[in-house]
Amino acid sequence: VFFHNMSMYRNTIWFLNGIHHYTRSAASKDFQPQDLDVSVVGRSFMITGANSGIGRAAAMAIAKKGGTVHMVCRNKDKADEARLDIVDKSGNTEVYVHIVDMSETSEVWEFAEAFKKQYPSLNVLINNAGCMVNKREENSQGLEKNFATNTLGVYVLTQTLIPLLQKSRDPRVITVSSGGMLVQKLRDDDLQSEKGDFDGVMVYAQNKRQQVVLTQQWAKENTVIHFSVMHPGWTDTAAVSTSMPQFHQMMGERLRSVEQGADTVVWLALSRAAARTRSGQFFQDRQPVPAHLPLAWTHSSDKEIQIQNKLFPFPPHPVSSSSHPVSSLCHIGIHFTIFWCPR
Ligand SMILES: NC(=O)c1ccc[n+]([C@@H]2O[C@H](COP(=O)([O-])OP(=O)(O)OC[C@H]3O[C@@H](n4cnc5c(N)ncnc54)[C@H](O)[C@@H]3O)[C@@H](O)[C@H]2O)c1
Repeated sequence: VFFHNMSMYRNTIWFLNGIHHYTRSAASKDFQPQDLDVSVVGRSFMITGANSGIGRAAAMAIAKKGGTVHMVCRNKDKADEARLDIVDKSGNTEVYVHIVDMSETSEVWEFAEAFKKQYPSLNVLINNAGCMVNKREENSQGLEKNFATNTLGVYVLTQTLIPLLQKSRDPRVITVSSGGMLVQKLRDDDLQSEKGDFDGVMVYAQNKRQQVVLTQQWAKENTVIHFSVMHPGWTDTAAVSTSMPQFHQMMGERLRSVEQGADTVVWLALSRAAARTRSGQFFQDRQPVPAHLPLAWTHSSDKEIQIQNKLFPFPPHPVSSSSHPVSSLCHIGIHFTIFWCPR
């Protein structure tokens, strides 16, 4: 009864909070316009899921400020179309497409390793690609799709690129999480969602909580890179209309535009003010905000976070580039071996 009531409490308070803070009318209130008055010519930005929604709006805004943009996308046609549009509207030709399926763990790792060899620096990584798959599906390595994309993909890409980011100037990592994570306490006992009924909304929210904890851990371990994680607000994108059609219809005009949704991503990526904030925080509308709802019992004890450390060891053991990627990945950690190796 306690857990049922707590879940109702979390969901209700979260929705009321959302109506107040996550809608179109709540966006862009007291921003300092000069914060984005910067030129980032010569700085490079990698954005996953950059061909649509929030990622595309962020890529456009960054290209307009002169940055080199690496779009990491799954679908070549959609990526090429978005690239042409960005080049056309920004007048910036330093926009590159990389085709990667972020749900395929070994593909992500291979891409990141190759990128590291090809490019001398990367200033900002924006982990934006995400999904809410409502039926349980697995990637080719037998890993649940939401977890593989939202948590493991983000983990593997970031962790592999950390050495490159570290040697670049003013390096930053921004992860697009979701306010939906506020209803979830970190869990690590069922990362593959094999127990009980499968609820895509809750699995997604759990993955988004995992991103917040990962960011906090990264910030503790690495003081050279500035890490942040954020909520874009409720934004009118393909992800929302396909994965949450009823919510999309109910919210209608109250949903934010993609530019509003991308605003905090762009601010975190470009502004000097963002770099001055403490690393590891959760942002909403250019402000660090609590990563927990009041009285919602979603805090984890240090002991529980240590369990997370075992799942995501920092830093990972060195991997040999000569061996097969999947078996190399298996060396990364004890628990990873269980979840990661093909079954
Ligand atoms: N729209 C909202 O209200 C909202 C709210 C909270 C969080 N978010 C988060 O914002 C991020 C962007 O989503 P959006 O709302 O712009 O939706 P979107 O559907 O427009 O964009 C999602 C992007 O991620 C890409 N992507 C998904 N799975 C991928 C994979 N396996 N490999 C490569 N790319 C993949 C998609 O192709 C797409 O480009 C997501 O992480 C989402 O969870 C959105």
